[in-house]
Amino acid sequence: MSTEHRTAVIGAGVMGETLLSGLVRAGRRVDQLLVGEKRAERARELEERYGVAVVSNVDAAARADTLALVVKPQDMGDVLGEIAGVLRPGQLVVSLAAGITTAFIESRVPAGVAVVRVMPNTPALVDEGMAAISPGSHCSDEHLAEAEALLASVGRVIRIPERQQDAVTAISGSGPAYIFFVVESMIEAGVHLGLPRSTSSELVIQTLVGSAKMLRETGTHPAVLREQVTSPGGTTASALRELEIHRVRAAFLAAMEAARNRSRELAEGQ
Ligand SMILES: NC(=O)C1=CN([C@@H]2O[C@H](COP(=O)(O)OP(=O)(O)OC[C@H]3O[C@@H](n4cnc5c(N)ncnc54)[C@H](O)[C@@H]3O)[C@@H](O)[C@H]2O)C=CC1
Ligand SMILES: O=C(O)[C@@H]1CCC=N1
Repeated sequence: MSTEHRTAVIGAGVMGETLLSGLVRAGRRVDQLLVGEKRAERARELEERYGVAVVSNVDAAARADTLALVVKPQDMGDVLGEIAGVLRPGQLVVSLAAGITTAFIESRVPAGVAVVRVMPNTPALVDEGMAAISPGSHCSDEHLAEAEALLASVGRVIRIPERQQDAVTAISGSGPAYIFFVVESMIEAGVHLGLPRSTSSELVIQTLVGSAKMLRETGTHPAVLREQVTSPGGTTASALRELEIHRVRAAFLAAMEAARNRSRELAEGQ
């Protein structure tokens, strides 16, 4: 990528700022970055925090080589309608929105504009993101590699067929929320058992980090790691029996099916 390559982030909410901050951490010069953000107060905040230029969406689209669209799925049609007139062949549009298909974007931008669909997640804020990318129908290998590099600056990236994007959204896109929910529940349980909140919080967070590291570094199946903790007739077996009685496994399946279905609905609402 040339040193004069310019990237614009349109929609600088939670995910947009996550990407922007990652690009800055990865060493992108702020004069190579542009932001399009509708809320004036938010725009000022980002200008102050990163020293980045916040411009109109049309300006961002006209001046950037790569555009990351990070608005809500419901706002994507409006944004594309606004910028389509200034987009030109050879530019890359990367959409991070749940449910929005590359076909939808391609039908609203000039021919020759490359489109890539991405499902990122918020751990990108600490460079531990998980992103899955899928090329649109007119996307060259170079453009796909460029989108991959954009997301690789904030974590891991895999390439997947677009038909898997709704499932990916349900697993890794929304995934951090499920993990935080489990963490929250365990901390509360510790408090119920009489532990100070700060102690409970430290115990749970380090247990999460340690368990995640074991999964990654040993490559051992989670069921095997779980069995290693579960002494016959012991405490863990008693706890796991309760999780089974309360159908936690079935609840996870139902939850992720609901997320996958919602992603499909967002696509249908385009
Ligand atoms: N938050 C998350 O964990 C993830 C979000 N995403 C996707 O990222 C996208 C954004 O989500 P969030 O950041 O959570 O939402 P958000 O509401 O925090 O951010 C959206 C931003 O877009 C701005 N915006 C709306 N219309 C605009 C327009 N016409 N021009 C310029 N800016 C405009 C809003 O002012 C807001 O700052 C969604 O499509 C979502 O599916 C994907 C994966 C994870
Ligand atoms: O909740 C949502 O719709 C977005 C997409 C994945 C995570 N957050």
